[in-house]
Amino acid sequence: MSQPLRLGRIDFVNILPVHLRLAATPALFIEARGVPSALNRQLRQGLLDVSVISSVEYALHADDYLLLPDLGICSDGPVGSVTLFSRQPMDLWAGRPVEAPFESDTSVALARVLLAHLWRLDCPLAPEGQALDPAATLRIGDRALQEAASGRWAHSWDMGQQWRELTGLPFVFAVWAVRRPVAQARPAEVAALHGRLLAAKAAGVADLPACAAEASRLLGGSVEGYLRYYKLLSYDLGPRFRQGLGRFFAFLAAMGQIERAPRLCFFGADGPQTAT
Ligand SMILES: C=C(O[C@@H]1C=C(C(=O)O)C=C[C@H]1O)C(=O)O
Repeated sequence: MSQPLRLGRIDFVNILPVHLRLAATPALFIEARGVPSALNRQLRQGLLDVSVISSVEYALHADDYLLLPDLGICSDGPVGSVTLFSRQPMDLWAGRPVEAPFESDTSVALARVLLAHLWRLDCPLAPEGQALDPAATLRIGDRALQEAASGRWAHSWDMGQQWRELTGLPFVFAVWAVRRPVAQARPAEVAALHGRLLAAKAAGVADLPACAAEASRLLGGSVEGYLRYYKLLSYDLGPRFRQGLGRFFAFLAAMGQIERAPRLCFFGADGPQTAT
């Protein structure tokens, strides 16, 4: 018997529609929780076998990964939990740093795209806590939801909405990936885990009130607020979302943030087939 697959899970409430109904199956997989930047590193280093990762992590290391079909964390317009906050309007920002959150890789890359191509500002991104007099602070996940609820920021920009203003397309913040050697060595188990994730997602998305109730229990805030939040998110990776992802990768390549825009290679289509 081989070891169970090690599955990464984002430690934010954004993941509940996929994970709330994922029954623990210790013989097949064990779950490890972390913030996206930590999961990215752990999958890259082989400490995880399958994980939700920042979409930019796939762009940086596509040769090491296969995407799991029909899974992603996406929005077509406002996302609700990836937000740039400031006390000042953008015309006072020139040359000043923007603080990047430690949990993120994709949203930091997206901020660079929007600064350069939508807002046309020369603000460098600085790691959290290291920016002197930051013009703005980027937050993702639970901390973005909490900052938005705090009411302490005079100005805020929803990054999903801003991306759609630039491109007219939806944005893919996160994808699920399997390490290629694991897909090669254990295709039946990966296919079984993929099936579990899809079934759990279908059940979770069909019961968003239960997800919203759990989010409210975990973070405080009204169930109705979380219900509105979950309706902004999509967990599928359909054609328009893949188009948005391709456009994002093209921007990153043009800006020199990645060497070239990778092809989207999927488990089952571009790699090991389900063993039957
Ligand atoms: C929608 C979100 O997208 C996230 C943003 C990520 C990133 O910036 O790297 C990674 C995974 C997602 O959790 C969120 O954090 O709420």
